[in-house]
Amino acid sequence: MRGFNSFSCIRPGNGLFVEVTTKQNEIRFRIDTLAHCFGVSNCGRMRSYETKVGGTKSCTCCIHPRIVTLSNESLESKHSLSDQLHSNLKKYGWSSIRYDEGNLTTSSWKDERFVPLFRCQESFQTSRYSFQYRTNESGGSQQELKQSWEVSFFDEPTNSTMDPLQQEVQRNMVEWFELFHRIAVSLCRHLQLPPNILLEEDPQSQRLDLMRAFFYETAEENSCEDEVVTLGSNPHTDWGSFTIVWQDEVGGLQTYCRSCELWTDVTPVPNTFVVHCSDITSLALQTEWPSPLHRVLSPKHERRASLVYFGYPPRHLSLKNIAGSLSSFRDPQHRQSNDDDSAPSEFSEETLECYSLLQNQALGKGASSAAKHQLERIYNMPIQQIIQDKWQQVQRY
Ligand SMILES: O=C(O)CCC(=O)C(=O)O
Ligand SMILES: [Fe+2]
Repeated sequence: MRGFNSFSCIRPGNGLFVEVTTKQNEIRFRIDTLAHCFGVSNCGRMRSYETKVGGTKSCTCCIHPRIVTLSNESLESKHSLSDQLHSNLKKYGWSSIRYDEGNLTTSSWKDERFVPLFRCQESFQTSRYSFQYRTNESGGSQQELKQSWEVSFFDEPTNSTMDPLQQEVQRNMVEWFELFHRIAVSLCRHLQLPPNILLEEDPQSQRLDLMRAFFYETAEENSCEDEVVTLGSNPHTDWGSFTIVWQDEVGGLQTYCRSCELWTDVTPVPNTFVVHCSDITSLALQTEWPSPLHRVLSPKHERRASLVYFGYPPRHLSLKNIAGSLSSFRDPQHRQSNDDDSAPSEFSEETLECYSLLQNQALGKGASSAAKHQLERIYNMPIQQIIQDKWQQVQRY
């Protein structure tokens, strides 16, 4: 082929590509219909795309990020892992991780812990935590077929008593909540982020963090080839600092590759977790790490179990405080001027529209609520207030 350096056919992960290299650029054509002939599952239709490898719009779906093990051993010997984690988050906005604490195995969680958990369906509070049971909810246009338990902090005196089923909920949810918080703290250490900026690490302070256990109901006809799929979770980005997800072997979590315009499966791997960089971290890092758009397909045959931990920065900090701490941490020469309270103005409306944090989710899909204006409005607000306003926008029952 005249004008081209090389021409090859590759199949790096989910999909089949024809890769053409020229002197200036690398162009890939994705051939999804052929991918189906090879038994590769894909949710996109036939399309071609062009990408400059290494550019900001490079493909993020054709190769899955390498799994990184977070270990409590000396961090000095772990530089290569930390580099891999940085590189995954920078390129994909997410990474798969293993957490090296004791002999952590997650294979029994669904049968031994989820099933008893959902025998109880009545919300309750203790003097430290609130436990909420929900059936349906919607973060977008469609109702989501799932039940969930949520644990969050609560500090009002209460003298209610728990029945044995509620005691079981408390035991499981608090154990998971604290385990996932330790994973998130370990993640921040591996990323060499300053303490107490993206996560509340002071045990005396009340955290904004949440932990949710989901049971997704089946939708038998669900198929990726259909235009309309039944979703257990509508497409969204997470609002906080980091999200940590554990999913059972049923799968269904997908991330969106913006340059290929394709949904890609996040394939479950036993004893691993998925970390998402969420909106606050992404915005505070000047969008250097993307906040991945993701969704969950309803399972076809068997209920799907997942645990999702939503980490938040300390409640009194603002995006401006967090951005300032992260930039001076990365670049000690950097001094943020204290009298400039305005949000960074270099981001386009198109870039900022990708953040659920900056959309009014009460208005439904496609409604424009001027993301740039929203960033300016919230830039100096305490995170607690921003998140309280966001909860008003999503419907939960
Ligand atoms: O259940 C999952 O795997 C992810 C759910 C999710 O993205 C969310 O609740 O924000
Ligand atoms: Fe999410």
